[in-house]
Amino acid sequence: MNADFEAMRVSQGALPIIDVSGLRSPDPAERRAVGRALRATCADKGFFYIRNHGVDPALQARVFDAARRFFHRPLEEKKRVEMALSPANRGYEPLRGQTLEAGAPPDLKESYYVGEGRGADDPKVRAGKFNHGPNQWPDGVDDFRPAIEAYYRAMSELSELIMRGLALSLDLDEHYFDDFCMDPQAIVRLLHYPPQPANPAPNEKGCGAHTDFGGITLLLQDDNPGLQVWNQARGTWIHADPVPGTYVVNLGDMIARWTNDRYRSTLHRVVNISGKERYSIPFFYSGNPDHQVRCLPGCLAEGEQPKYPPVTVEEHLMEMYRRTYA
Ligand SMILES: O=C(O)CCC(=O)C(=O)O
Ligand SMILES: [Fe+2]
Repeated sequence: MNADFEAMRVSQGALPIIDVSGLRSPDPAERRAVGRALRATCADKGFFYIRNHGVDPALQARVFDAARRFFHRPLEEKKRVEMALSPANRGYEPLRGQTLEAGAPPDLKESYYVGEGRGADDPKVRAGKFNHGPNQWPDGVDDFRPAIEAYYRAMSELSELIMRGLALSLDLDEHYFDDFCMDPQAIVRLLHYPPQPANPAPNEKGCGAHTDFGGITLLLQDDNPGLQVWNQARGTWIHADPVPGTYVVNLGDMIARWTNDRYRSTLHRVVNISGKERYSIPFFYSGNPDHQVRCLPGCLAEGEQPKYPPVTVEEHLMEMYRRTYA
């Protein structure tokens, strides 16, 4: 099985690396230039690397370090903060806790979910909003909470920047998505993949093939390869191997919906054939739960109909969780 996965290897060069520093420029022409670069890649696979993103490498290292120390703890301890105990789906998800690819065996990964922490008196928690509530924090894992909270803030800021770039890429006002970005739902997810076993069950993988549910995903990888992105045109998997100093960014299903599929939410999976423990940290930016996702201006040709009915972010996310958590 592992040999098959390896045989499908094609070069990682198929995914572009975009320098996003221009989005912070005071010069509108520089910001628009990044928008143009984004447009091409979003309409192709919706999967690309970004560099000069501005997130402090020391902060990234702190989060990886905290993740490693947490996942190394005994299972009984990790289970004290199990996601099953959280009405907001926060905390620890054991190995094989999710099946991202329908029909495949459960995923060979364990994970930890952190979002915006909200107390019982928060109006959105009182209103019963999906996935709103407090985080869970493990005892005795040094720097776990401070590192992840600081990272959450940095990634929220970067996500807002990328959303402004996406607005420009669609010839919309740079602030078109500001309402979507107000009081947003987002998740820092720590992931740990053990090495792919020598004799895996048929089709067993770190992450089954899936598209991401939400708006945008910004993925931080350690040094170990494993992420593969479907190349529809060739019928092969592109290996999105780690590139130092970058994030892999991919567009989720909501952006495909918004753009009537002009922008792509592409199938991807993880097969950890590195032989080592692999850690990764996706940041899922889903936006304001009450925001209506409907076909954007400029994404319909004359006579073309929207393929998807309008849906709120919250409705969309609920449906996607339902599909992957039995
Ligand atoms: O770990 C990775 O490289 C990708 C993870 C992923 O696709 C996901 O969590 O949605
Ligand atoms: Fe994903």
